[in-house]
Amino acid sequence: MNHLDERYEIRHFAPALDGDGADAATAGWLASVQLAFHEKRFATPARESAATRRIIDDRRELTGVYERAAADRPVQDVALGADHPVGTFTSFTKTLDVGGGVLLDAHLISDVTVRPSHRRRGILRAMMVDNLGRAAEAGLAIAALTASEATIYRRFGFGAATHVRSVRVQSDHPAHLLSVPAGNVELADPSRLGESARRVFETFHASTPGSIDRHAREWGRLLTGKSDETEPQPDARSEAEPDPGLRAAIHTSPGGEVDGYVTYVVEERGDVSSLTVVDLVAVTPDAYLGLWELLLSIDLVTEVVWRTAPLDDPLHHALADSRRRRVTEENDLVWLRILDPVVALEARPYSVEDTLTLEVTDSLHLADGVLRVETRAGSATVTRQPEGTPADLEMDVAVLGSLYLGGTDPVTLGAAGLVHERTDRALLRLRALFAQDRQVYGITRF
Ligand SMILES: CC(=O)SCCNC(=O)CCNC(=O)[C@H](O)C(C)(C)COP(=O)(O)OP(=O)(O)OC[C@H]1O[C@@H](n2cnc3c(N)ncnc32)[C@H](O)[C@@H]1OP(=O)(O)O
Repeated sequence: MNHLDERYEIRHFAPALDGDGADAATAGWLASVQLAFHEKRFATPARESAATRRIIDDRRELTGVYERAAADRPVQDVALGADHPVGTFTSFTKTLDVGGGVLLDAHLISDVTVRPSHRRRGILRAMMVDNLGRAAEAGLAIAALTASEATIYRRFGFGAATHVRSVRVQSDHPAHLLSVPAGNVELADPSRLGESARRVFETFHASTPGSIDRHAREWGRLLTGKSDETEPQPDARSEAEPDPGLRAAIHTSPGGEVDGYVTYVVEERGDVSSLTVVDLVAVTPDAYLGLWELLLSIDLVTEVVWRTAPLDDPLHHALADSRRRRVTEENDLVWLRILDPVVALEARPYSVEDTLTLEVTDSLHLADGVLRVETRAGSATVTRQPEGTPADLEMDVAVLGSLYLGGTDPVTLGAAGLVHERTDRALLRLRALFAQDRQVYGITRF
């Protein structure tokens, strides 16, 4: 079922403020999201208006599904009000680095929820089909999301495209690095980090395939170490200040440029004193290793924990004792959904010249067809072929989403039975064609 029955109404609107807090539609929408994600209600109207301002800054479109009043379903006094949607969904545009410094507009989807009492009636499906269709009509070539569960979004054409690791590095005695990073590291005041942090991230974003630009809510969380659920502060000034436990350090290049920073908190858990990295962004290998060298030299800390490490982590090789660093989890981060394969494939760079024909199937019929991808001098010309044209490779659009950035190996997906090779060596040729100069990686959650 792609459409809602007459019992429900779907509404799209922009978030707005009203007096001290959000307007009624936005407040009801935010309350429904909090309910589904088991988050606390806003402690004060100031919190609600700050959260609203952030989603206004991101120019998000809010979607709500509302249950219509009906004579056979009398509304109880104690029930949630008519302003509280039973389904929520938001979308907004931010850039995705598709390689070679090319930043492509991506349609980001977030805050997807359906009230527990209304689940498994097709409300998510109706919101998703409506939203992806409108994004494609608006000319966006790629949609993206970060998923709460890995089993939900493949059916809508999303494939996991970037991955991160959670790492735990033992630091109860000084760690030795095998190389000496150039530059300088110093402790910094987190309340004054904002401008440098944004500049460093901007450079990281433009040089890291797979990176998605940060949004206002993410910056708020990372620069203050606070979420909307943190205990309210006594006045507006302390409300805007970073969490008192947040610490920061910066790395400067030998030329004096800030090229990396880290923010962190230290917490005691029984016998363990754990340093948790809140944000770590480095644009050079020296900055990355220099910041790690500092983190591992802080006294009275037994372990350093970070949940957004790259898959291929230079720290592992740089540590004299590489077994101090343990990978505790590996997770998908960004899922991509190709809406326009011609625009998407022509946007990214290629370092190999070849011609391959791909047949893509798509149950939502947004991106299906046979595509001839011809790469010359670093870029591709993609042309649609008549139906029935023999293809070198066949795949579902979700698989194309996983492969698109070059962060997932087509040979591995072939072995998993997800890409079908119709001509000899086509998987190896696709691997070479989609490979990027730099590791595919991203650190933005949304
Ligand atoms: C991008 C993000 O925001 S990620 C956050 C996702 N939200 C959450 O995790 C919050 C808690 N969960 C929820 O709010 C809801 O259960 C949702 C949004 C995940 C699903 O909403 P529903 O309205 O129940 O989904 P709907 O009935 O439209 O189902 C659509 C399809 O997804 C499948 N599906 C729904 N939920 C799940 C799930 N948790 N795991 C696997 N499959 C699922 C359904 O079986 C259905 O499959 P089909 O259409 O191929 O037959």
